[in-house]
Amino acid sequence: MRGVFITLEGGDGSGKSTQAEKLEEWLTEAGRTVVRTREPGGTDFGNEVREIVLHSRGHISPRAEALLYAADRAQHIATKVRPALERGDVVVQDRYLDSSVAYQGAGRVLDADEVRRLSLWAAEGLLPDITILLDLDEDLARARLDSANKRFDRLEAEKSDFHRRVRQAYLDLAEREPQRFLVVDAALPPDQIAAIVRGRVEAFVAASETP
Ligand SMILES: Nc1ncnc2c1ncn2[C@@H]1O[C@H](COP(=O)(O)OP(=O)(O)O)[C@@H](O)[C@H]1O
Ligand SMILES: Cc1cn([C@H]2C[C@H](O)[C@@H](COP(=O)(O)OP(=O)(O)O)O2)c(=O)[nH]c1=O
Repeated sequence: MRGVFITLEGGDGSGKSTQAEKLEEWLTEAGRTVVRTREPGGTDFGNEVREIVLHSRGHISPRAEALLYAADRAQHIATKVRPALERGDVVVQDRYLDSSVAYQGAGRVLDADEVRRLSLWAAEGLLPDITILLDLDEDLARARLDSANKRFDRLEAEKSDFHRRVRQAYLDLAEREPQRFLVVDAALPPDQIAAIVRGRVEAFVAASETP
């Protein structure tokens, strides 16, 4: 049996962690084995890369940044995600290759197709079954991050123009792959979003069980 690979995407503060937690809880209650994980991070090596890419004091060039995320991804997919899917688990993952296309492609203005190819190479071509895009107006996202009161990382500290490009890139990706993406209005209350996400996951599982 092959598992199910679900990724959550969206801007910083759009509610990905909140929804990943709810989804894990619901799937576990439904009897599935869930591996909840994230990028960057998710492995010991990945957490070391995370520290550099999010908190390094010096300048990191856009291509170096893209390669750091790709290195984290390669290790994560090879050692954690692929084995989990081969066991038949459900992987619920906070961010994946669409983050690189949106942040390094549109945000840092690298060639989006090249960034996607780099990510796919790193991940040996693995694409998610379902990608939930939590779409949120930038001012609302900023207000949430401000009220959470934590220190901004290198990407969060970018100007609003950067975050506007990231948001638009995500919406473009979703339009290009409507089968894989579900776009949800992230301004809705958390439980309402969770119900919409569950509906999509249930439909996928039902369809994949049909002989
Ligand atoms: N649907 C929602 N409506 C209002 N606030 C939310 C919602 N989802 C999450 N939050 C709050 O917004 C902040 C960021 O949420 P989080 O899940 O950490 O987002 P992300 O993982 O995308 O950065 C947290 O303080 C969280 O409690
Ligand atoms: C996975 C990934 C993340 N990122 C960025 C987006 C986030 O600002 C940052 C850290 O992600 P994350 O820990 O998910 O931050 P948040 O919970 O605030 O959304 O890394 C990229 O730029 N490219 C990538 O490929």
